[in-house]
Amino acid sequence: MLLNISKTHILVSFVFLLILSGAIYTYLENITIPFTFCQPCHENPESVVDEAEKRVEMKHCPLDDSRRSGNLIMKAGLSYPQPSTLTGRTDVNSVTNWNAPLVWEGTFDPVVIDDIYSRMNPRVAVVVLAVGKYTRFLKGFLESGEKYFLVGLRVTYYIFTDNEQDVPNVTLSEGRKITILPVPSAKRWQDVVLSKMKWATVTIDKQIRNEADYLFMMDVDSVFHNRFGAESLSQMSAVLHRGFYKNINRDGFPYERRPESKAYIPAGEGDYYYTAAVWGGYLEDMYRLVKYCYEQSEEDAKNNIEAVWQEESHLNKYFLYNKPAKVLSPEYLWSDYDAPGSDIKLIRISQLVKDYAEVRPNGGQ
Ligand SMILES: CC(=O)N[C@H]1[C@@H](OP(=O)(O)OP(=O)(O)OC[C@H]2O[C@@H](n3ccc(=O)[nH]c3=O)[C@H](O)[C@@H]2O)O[C@H](CO)[C@H](O)[C@@H]1O
Ligand SMILES: [Mn+2]
Repeated sequence: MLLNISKTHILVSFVFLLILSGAIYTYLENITIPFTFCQPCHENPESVVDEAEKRVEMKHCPLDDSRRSGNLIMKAGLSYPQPSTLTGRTDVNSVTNWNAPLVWEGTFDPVVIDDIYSRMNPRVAVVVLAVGKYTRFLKGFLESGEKYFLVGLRVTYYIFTDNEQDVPNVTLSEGRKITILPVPSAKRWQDVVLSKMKWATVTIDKQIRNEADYLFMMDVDSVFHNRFGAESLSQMSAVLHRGFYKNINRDGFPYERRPESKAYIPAGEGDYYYTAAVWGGYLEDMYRLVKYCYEQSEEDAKNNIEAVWQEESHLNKYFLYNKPAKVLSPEYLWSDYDAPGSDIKLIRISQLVKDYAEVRPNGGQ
């Protein structure tokens, strides 16, 4: 009898434990780990340009679950207007021909976006250079960034400068910080813009990889004027250059047209012209891309050629054959030099008017 009771007990306990571990597993999978990023893939981080195929061969880390769209988890009971399948922006195109979102004001609901991304709680790195006289732009960039850039998320501004003394003391919100990294001064502005790719590559390897999930590259001569939120995040997000986003034939884009340069794009090819002043994505994807731009420009230098728009030319070649996952409208990088048309409902960042001859070490446009 005693033996029988014990056997029943053991059976009941076993079934109970089985159910309990199943429940814990489901709970952990759905609730506790909604978003973790793939760890750095050290096995084969090299990117190789396959000239015949015109694409960059990527040795990807296996995607983990967190990178799938199934992880766009929203809390129950959130209140927001019902989205329509029939109405939306009709004056602009909000999807590319490779089916990526093209983001404009009115194509997303910030309430939904913010709920999804605040629970992911990603760490975002911003790499910005302030070399020579460009430190003067830091105050406006950082202060306005604190008002509008990924508010509520964790952000670290990595400021590369040759003059640490001139980095202003700006009060940052909780979870946000500044890391200053010394770089040498330069004699040519072209060298500064190209060096962005080198410093970003080196510093991701040394430090940022352990500190961020996403990375943005940004120009410092910029001021945020409106929300630049989590709708901008994706595996790879590129911004349309304000000067070439409408009524321009692709052959009129300022791509590099000399076959001798690694950034060469032949006539008859091209989707859009993207700016190099704002772009971002998953840290490891950005790492491969900044490294690609760095290596391509080094190759060019060996062959005594510099791409017409430096890193922007290499970036445009890359994005032509390796399509970005999200394209951001010129709202995400406008310029005080230009008046926006009616399609630009708001400006999120604008580049400042500056006296090029005065601010750059070697003057000139
Ligand atoms: C809106 C746009 O498309 N901008 C591009 C255009 O920029 P811009 O004419 O706006 O170039 P820029 O003078 O702002 O230089 C780009 C960035 O490099 C840094 N910097 C530059 C010079 C210097 O002496 N010190 C310094 O710190 C700084 O972060 C600056 O914001 O052309 C550049 C060179 O090809 C880059 O492609 C820019 O991304
Ligand atoms: Mn600029």
